[in-house]
Amino acid sequence: AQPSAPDPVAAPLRELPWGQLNFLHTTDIHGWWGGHLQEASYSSDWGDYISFAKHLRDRADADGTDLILVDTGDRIEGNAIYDSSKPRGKFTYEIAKEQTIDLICSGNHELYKAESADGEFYHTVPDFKDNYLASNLDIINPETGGRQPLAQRYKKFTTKNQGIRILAFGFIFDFTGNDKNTFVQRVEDTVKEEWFREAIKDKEVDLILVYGHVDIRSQEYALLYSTIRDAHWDTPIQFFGGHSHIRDYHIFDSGSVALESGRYMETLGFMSISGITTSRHQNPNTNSKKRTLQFQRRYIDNNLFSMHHHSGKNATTFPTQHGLNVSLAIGSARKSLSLNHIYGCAPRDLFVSRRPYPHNESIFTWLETELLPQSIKSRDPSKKALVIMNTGGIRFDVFKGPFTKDTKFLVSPFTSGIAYLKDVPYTAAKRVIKLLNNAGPILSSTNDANATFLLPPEHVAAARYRPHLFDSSPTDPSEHPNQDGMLDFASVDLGTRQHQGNQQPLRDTHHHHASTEPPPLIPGYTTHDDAGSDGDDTIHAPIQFYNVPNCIQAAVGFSPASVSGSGSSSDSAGPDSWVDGAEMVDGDESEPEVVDIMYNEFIEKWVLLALAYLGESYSAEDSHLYEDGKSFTDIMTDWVEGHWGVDDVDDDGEAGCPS
Ligand SMILES: Nc1ccn([C@@H]2O[C@H](COP(=O)(O)O)[C@@H](O)[C@H]2O)c(=O)n1
Repeated sequence: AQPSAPDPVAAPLRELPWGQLNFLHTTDIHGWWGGHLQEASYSSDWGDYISFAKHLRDRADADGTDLILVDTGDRIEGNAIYDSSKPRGKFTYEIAKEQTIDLICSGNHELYKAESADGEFYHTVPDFKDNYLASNLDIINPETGGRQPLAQRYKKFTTKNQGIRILAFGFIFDFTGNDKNTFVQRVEDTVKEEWFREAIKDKEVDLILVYGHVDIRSQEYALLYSTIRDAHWDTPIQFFGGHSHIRDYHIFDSGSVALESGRYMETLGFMSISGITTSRHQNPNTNSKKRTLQFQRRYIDNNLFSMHHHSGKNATTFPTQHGLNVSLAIGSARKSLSLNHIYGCAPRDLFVSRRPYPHNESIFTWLETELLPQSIKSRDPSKKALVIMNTGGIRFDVFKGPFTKDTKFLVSPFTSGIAYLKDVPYTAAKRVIKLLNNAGPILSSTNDANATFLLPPEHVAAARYRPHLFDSSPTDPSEHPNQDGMLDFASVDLGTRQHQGNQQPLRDTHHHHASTEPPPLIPGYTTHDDAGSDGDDTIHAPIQFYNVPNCIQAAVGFSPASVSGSGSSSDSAGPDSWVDGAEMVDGDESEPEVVDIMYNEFIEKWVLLALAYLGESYSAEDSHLYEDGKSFTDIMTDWVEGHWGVDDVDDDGEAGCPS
């Protein structure tokens, strides 16, 4: 772990259900190679993962089973170690390649920009050679200018100890936001291709493995499942997915399941399959390949307490020299990028989903009521503006205390600036936010335009496939009353962070085993999936997560009381109420005739669609860039320096902020 990472906390654990064939799965790492430095539950780094995998591989070799490591993409964007280096990714590829990943693919973040797709071409693909699969992804070769598969389409291999013959494919979902140098072929077209049809005709396989940067409940995986199952009625099919940033497990049938392993190095997914018939291990009782199969999953919290326990090691025996070297390399990259540099001290926690919106501790309320109106200036003092941001542009929480260079990129890694359209009739402009939030016929008519893409990934997943994942009910103050009759969030607080009340940091696993007192449950993930509620390795007290709107809006140049909010009601409003929008409040200043509409560049397509629906025709050519394209990330950091900045901070991340 990194030197400043909090010590892990003892907690009751479920064992790893080790089997004949075992997997470790990472996804959506988004550059969190250093682990979480403010959350004890996820405080292990990539070096620790290297040591952990080594111990599990040794175990497999010792008992004649197999272990396969899978990563399903989005390794980049979302952490200062990637986003603040010049060139971006300077350290990422070197760190990633230290782990022996047996099956790896691209996510959509690798493809948003031509440079990062080229980064895959020049670094990740050669680093992982035959282990990188690109079943539906092509790239323009930067050397020749010709189009070619980014990597091989599929592969067949035999596991080392069990001799299991595996046919593997590596997909990405039907992503359309990629730069011009890559081509994502829709899955429905890929399954019709000759090479795919030929590949799945192969009967000399014991297991088919489909991994990809694809939501496991998506149409893409449903189609791959049915197509493969049609060709293989009894071959086990294992899926690994990603993209939606959640822990999830889906059962297709008794011989086919899918695992998704969260985000940001919070989770190491573990999967095992037993009962696979191989040429070496014939099942004597049946001629079917799948009847005695047993699939089991576990979501491991990425911390040393879990890793020591599951590998049967302790603080002394766990770290390998290789793992320690990688941890050191991450530390020196962080130092060279000055990631502990403090811009200011956050006076309170600000959450993406762990508080309702609006709320004093909602990061979106902070943006809407403080940061945006106090940062964004209208073109001239007589002009008013409405500033719209998509909630998906904000990637992580702010914790009370030092707001560092690390925090800056964890919260807002993207380079997007603020675009604006001048002098839009106010009657239409004020309705855009409500249209974006409650969608409507245009915004949900195609996948491409679907406004749920404005949300953070976990919420996109909930909106599209898992309606019950987040709480949309109004908060009931009587549930956890404090003295003011307000919700007492201390009682549902994270607990996974460094400051964890009376939790005892754990330095030695044996210390915990000797104790007779069961430790109090730490709040954390309590996953409910198709196999039940026993998937998490760590038994946690639940945390409440709340719905957020697609977009929030701040009013610039209006008197504070004159605009009535973001139009973010979560009810399914009918056509008449889609267009209510942010209304002037009676008795305040008169409505302007025109305003500028300002928005995060990323959402331009949706803003233009909404305006068109409201009868105002604008195109991308009509938009201008605020302050020469200054990124929202920099706008936010300037605000933090101006409002939360303190004089006497040092750069080690400790001193300077009141506790
Ligand atoms: N420049 C960008 C890029 C992405 N977003 C938001 O992120 C979501 C996708 O995230 P994944 O990690 O799941 O790929 C996307 O839906 C947007 O909400 C953004 O705001 N700006």
